[in-house]
Amino acid sequence: MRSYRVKEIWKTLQGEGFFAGRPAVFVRFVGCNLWSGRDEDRARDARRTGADCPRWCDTDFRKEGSRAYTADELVAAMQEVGGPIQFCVLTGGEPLLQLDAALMRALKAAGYFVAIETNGTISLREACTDPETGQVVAPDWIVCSPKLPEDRLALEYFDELKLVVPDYRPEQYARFARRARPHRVGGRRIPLLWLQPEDGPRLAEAQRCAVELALAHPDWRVSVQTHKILGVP
Ligand SMILES: C[S@@+](CC[C@H](N)C(=O)[O-])C[C@H]1O[C@@H](n2cnc3c(N)ncnc32)[C@H](O)[C@@H]1O
Ligand SMILES: Nc1nc2[nH]cc(C(=O)O)c2c(=O)[nH]1
Ligand code: SF4
Ligand SMILES: [Mg+2]
Repeated sequence: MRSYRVKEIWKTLQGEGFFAGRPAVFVRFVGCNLWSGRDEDRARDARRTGADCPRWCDTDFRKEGSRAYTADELVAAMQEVGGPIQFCVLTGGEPLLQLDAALMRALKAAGYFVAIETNGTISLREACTDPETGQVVAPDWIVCSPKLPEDRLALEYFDELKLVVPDYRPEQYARFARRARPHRVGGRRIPLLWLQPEDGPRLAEAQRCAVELALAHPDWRVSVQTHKILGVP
């Protein structure tokens, strides 16, 4: 039976974007297609892949300390950790390297609203098509934080677009941004486009950049990593 390699399952608040502040069960999948996860490979993998994020990625998604779960075991572990919370966020690493229709079905059967954080390099249709029925069993909510130029992205659509500044900028993703699913408030379409300051030694500069860019591109908003302010994981 297929298993999924998971670094961590934890209960916290979604820290970023539209659902910031909402209690969630997070699942961090092992592995990423843009960085090995080792500090000594950061510069090499940035050159190799053409992505900037290996230089500043804030996450440990390496195999060490991880566990393999079947779909049913993973759902059971999430229920144990999250109790009544029915909002889950699948992240990584790059979760679309592992997510498939079988796991999506198990999560939906357990009643979860499934959100995913992805770098946009992998096709959702390819990852989540059920080989038996041909049906795509997709997450409910897709947050894309692209790390490669838009002509190298395979993600068919998303709900939120989150650019980490200063390396990634609205001008670079003007065409890709049209893949956003429409969301309306008070009858008006609200773009869910975010500028998230790069955490690390350049944070103050990145914050100034995010504010400046938002003021110059009023469809874009600033996403603060609120979990880091609140001191939750
Ligand atoms: C660790 S990534 C995992 C999901 C997926 N690989 C991706 O890049 O979207 C989760 C989120 O953290 C953001 N992120 C990673 N390192 C960051 C940093 N140093 N400062 C701000 N955001 C960061 C990513 O852009 C992404 O939105
Ligand atoms: N609280 C909290 N919210 C988050 N939103 C996206 C995260 C991620 O690493 O994907 C994240 C995270 O690591 N923690
Ligand atoms: S930000 Fe996402 S894509 Fe980039 S190295 Fe980290 S996990 Fe991988
Ligand atoms: Mg994080």
